[in-house]
Amino acid sequence: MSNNNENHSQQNVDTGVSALMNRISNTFNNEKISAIINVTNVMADAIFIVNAQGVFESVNPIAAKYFNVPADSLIGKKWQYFLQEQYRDDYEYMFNSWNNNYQTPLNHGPKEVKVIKANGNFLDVELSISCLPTAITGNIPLFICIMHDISKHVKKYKELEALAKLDHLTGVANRCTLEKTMIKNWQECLTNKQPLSFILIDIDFFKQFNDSFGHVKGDKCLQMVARTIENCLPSNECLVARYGGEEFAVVLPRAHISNAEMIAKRIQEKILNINFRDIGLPANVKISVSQGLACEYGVQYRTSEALICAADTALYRAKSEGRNKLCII
Ligand SMILES: Nc1nc2c(ncn2[C@@H]2O[C@H](COP(=O)(O)OP(=O)(O)OP(=O)(O)O)[C@@H](O)[C@H]2O)c(=O)[nH]1
Repeated sequence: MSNNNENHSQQNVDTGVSALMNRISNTFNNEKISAIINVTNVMADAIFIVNAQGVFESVNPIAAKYFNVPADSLIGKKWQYFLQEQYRDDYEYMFNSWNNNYQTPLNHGPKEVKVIKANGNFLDVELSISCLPTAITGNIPLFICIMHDISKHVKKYKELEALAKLDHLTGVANRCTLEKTMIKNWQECLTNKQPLSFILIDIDFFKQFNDSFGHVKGDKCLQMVARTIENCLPSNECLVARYGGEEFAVVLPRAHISNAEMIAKRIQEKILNINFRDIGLPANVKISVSQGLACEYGVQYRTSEALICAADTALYRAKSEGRNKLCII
């Protein structure tokens, strides 16, 4: 890419007149192609034309803006090199196949790809490629490529995708993410014959907390509990999720029961030590949690649901045995 970029200068980006410069009209002197190019040069879409080798023959001003270089500096270069590496080979292959067999249709897209701008940044675009009719090109194989900037949509999509995975109040994973994570880890645990531990955590007497201090403080308490659990997890592959109202779940891939027990005890202790003065409550306000822990290692449970059920049974026992307790099944 550096070779392609060496003449690129952001300051020199030409969005107008030089875009009219193009090899096709000069080289082929074809009126029909010139007419097409003249049209593309005034269009609001990003359009460029490449030959059978994928070499830029014409670049309209909007396309030049997308690449962030003057249009004429692109002419004669291979357009594939202005794509993120992962897409480059696909298009190289596509053009090679077409060159080896002209019968192979080369109409393609629209497809999401990433274009490399002169400053090294990527631009998300939707790209379509169409073979110009030979009646127009006079048997010269030429391809018209149209790009749409979809970077705003991609950014928004990523934001929404991230939000859809999280619990809105606490910012930890939501139930849907938990289920997906469990399915994935369950498979890995069976395939690799590794342990998988699962903890269910329920805040004790949380109704009393809400009744005493109100739901707004209750919400803040849930957020603090979520952060506390999160901070007790040993690695990024572990997951904390909001399981229900005042219940949280922890997935511990590759954690044996003794390891998971240590983590659960740490969670217990850290939650007992949460300081609610930060949310304007008296220093003596304390909460505790009850926990149920189950671990799959070997073939104890037939499904991930069975593992969750076992942790739930252990949690029920912790509650019935007086709360502020960890039960292991
Ligand atoms: N503030 C707040 N409270 C919630 C939320 N979700 C559930 N709750 C409350 O959590 C409380 C759960 O009450 P219970 O199921 O009786 O449980 P508990 O009082 O913790 O009692 P034990 O679990 O038996 O120790 C209820 O008061 C719910 O209103 C929430 O998002 N915010």
